[in-house]
Amino acid sequence: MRETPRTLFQKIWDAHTVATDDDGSALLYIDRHYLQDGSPRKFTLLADRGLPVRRPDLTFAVHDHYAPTLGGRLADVADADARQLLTDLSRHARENGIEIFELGDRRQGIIHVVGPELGISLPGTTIISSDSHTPTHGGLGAFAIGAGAGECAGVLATQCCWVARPKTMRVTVGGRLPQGTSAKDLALAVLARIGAGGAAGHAVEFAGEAIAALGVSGRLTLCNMIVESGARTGLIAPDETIYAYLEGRPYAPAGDAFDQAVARWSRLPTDPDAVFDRELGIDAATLGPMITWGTSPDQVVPVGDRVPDPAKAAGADQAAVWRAAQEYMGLAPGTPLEGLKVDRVFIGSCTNARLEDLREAAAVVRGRKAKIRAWVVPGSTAVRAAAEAEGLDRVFEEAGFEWRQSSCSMCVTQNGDKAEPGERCVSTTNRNFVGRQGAGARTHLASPALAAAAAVTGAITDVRRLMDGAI
Ligand SMILES: CC(C)[C@H](C(=O)O)[C@@H](O)C(=O)O
Ligand code: SF4
Repeated sequence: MRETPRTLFQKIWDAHTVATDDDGSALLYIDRHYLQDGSPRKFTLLADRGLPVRRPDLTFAVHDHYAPTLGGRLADVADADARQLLTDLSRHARENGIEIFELGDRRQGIIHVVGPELGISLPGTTIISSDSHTPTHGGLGAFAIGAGAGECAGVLATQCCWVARPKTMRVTVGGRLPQGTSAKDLALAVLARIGAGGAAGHAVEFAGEAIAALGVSGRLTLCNMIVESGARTGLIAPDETIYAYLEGRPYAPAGDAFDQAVARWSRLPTDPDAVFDRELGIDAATLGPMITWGTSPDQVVPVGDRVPDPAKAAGADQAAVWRAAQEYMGLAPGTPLEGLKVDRVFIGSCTNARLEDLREAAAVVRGRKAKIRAWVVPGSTAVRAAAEAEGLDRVFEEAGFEWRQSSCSMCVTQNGDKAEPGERCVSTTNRNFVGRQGAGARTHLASPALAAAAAVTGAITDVRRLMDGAI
């Protein structure tokens, strides 16, 4: 009998199902559990019940949200509460035999950058963390989900988690991304298409020629941003690009075990006749650099467009949402985005602060000067070191950028890094919510190249003009 064709998601789901419920949810075995620095409650919940951590060897902790971008050591954390959170996480990790990548460790960084770069996140695995951007790791072909602190406490105790079965959606991206257009622009274009709640409850697989052509970094960016559509997760079938990336990484299987893993991983891609609940097609060749104008990541347009008119919104509710967003952003309908003056630029976060992102930005910055305050915050200490090894720090610093230590930093401001009220910031992060980068701060999400273009021109600029020498 021929087996029923299955999607990548379904194969991982089936292989990890310990028990099922009538509503289709499953108790999944969890292969990797990541602990970020913001929720010590999990350990309290465990201690209250007198339970040990079941698989400390599958659990990894980091200092990321509260990491300082100057100095980069625990002693450099100015806020006493933040210092306490970091200290507590390190203590809990040590007491429970969990590996921690803490401040001062060369493996420290944002967990969604560190997991892939150390080869801890692997194709075909289930990954959980109490952080909403955990789906990032799906770029390697994992089923990676964010969960609540309570659920994660359960994972600490049992290494399993009940998960409601997501619906499936495939986004097939044909063609090639044009010059000056990156995975971030594609992600924003997908959000423009499906909307902020548009993929709620779905496991979204990206497929097609443009996806196969993406490097690992771009795939992680895409799966990171799909969270903003409400998706349960994003994932991309592993291929030679992923195998080559993982080979030799510290925690990846080595030698024969690596070859055996590749043999297993190569059976993961979605079968040709597998059926998805929803399908969306996009032609990459029609895309260009994108920029958000509002306070939700799906309020986004091509950089050459104007702030939309609420009179043209789809109904009164959307019009009201647009008006509120435009008021917060200090933008009138019809204003061209290009040319809009910007106060600062932030290049960082688990969306866009890997080495490839910094290279993309540096290529635009090289030989130019920043006209406004601009920061580069590498996604991990290892990314920072690799960038320095190829001289990117000098490119940025000679242009007047601040070259800082790895942290979530101004993506969420939990470490105190923030923009001032009213400041307009072009940012390579994933959320432009009201107050996300500081009370009253106005965030425009964009690619690293476009953020770099904004820094050297002081305004929102179509980066392609800098690339073809028009500016
Ligand atoms: C602080 C943390 C829990 C939060 C998340 O869940 O994603 C943060 O990482 C974010 O990006 O908003
Ligand atoms: S960089 Fe931003 S999005 Fe990523 S984990 Fe940190 S706060 Fe969340």
